[in-house]
Amino acid sequence: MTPERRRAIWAIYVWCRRTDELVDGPNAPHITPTALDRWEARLEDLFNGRPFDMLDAALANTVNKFPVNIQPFKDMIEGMRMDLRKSRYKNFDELYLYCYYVAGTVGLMSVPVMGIAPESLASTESVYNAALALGIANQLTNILRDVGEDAQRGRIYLPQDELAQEGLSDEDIFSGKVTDKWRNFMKKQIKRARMLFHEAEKGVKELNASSRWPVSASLMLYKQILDEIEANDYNNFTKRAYVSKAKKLIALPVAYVRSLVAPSTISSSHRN
Ligand SMILES: CC(C)=CCC/C(C)=C/CC/C(C)=C/CC/C(C)=C/COP(=O)(O)OP(=O)(O)O
Repeated sequence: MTPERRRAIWAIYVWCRRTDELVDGPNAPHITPTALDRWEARLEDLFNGRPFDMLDAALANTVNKFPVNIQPFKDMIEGMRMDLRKSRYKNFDELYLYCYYVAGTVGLMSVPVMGIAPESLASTESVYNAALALGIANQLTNILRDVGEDAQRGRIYLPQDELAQEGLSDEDIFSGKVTDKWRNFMKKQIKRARMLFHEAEKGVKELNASSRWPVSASLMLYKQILDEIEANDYNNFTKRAYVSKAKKLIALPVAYVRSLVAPSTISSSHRN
């Protein structure tokens, strides 16, 4: 990315990381809804040009330079509130909403910084939809990778109705045995995550040329975690699926070549 865009993405990353740390970090046991309200007031202040500290100032600078909207930031804080009060998700609709709050929002925050290619004919809405799909796909992958870890904290970020359809219960997750029922369940979850990655892929070529490589690379790397879960024979209870350094290195030039694909324009569609 251009240095200016890189710094802006960094500022967004830092704000998201700090938001996540409120509920996941060392101070998490002391975090109350009131603390999140204060964090939201700080967010509004920085959007109004009154940052509280240096890191807020970095984001204040970003929102001055790029047409970033405050809504996805507020929605991410809402996701943290949801995480405080909820540890089960009835169905995929409920899980989707959670994934939008904590990850889909990141896609929406990033598009105004990454930029849409001036020659792109895609609608703005379709590019935002692809960005949203990437955030959701990443979060679902993260959830599927961390089932065992989350269960240790008493949390199950999986659709309860889909677990029941496979004849699985919370107890099965806590006992952590890889059975055929579990493999079947996981296959369906992986398929859904892959569909969302596919949705996202369609949007990458519509981004500004300099933003395509990093997005394409991170998409490929995160998607490969799903392959690793399969390679672990769906044992995401005691094995952490990860992409090896060698595979990561191979993904970079592949993503680079993919990032050279230009958006479909009137002239290119006439070429055929
Ligand atoms: C595709 C188009 C058009 C644009 C790109 C839009 C972007 C950048 C989308 C990416 C969104 C993104 C990076 C979401 C974050 C999701 C996620 C799972 C973060 C991981 O959070 P943690 O749970 O803290 O992860 P670790 O546990 O690995 O630290």
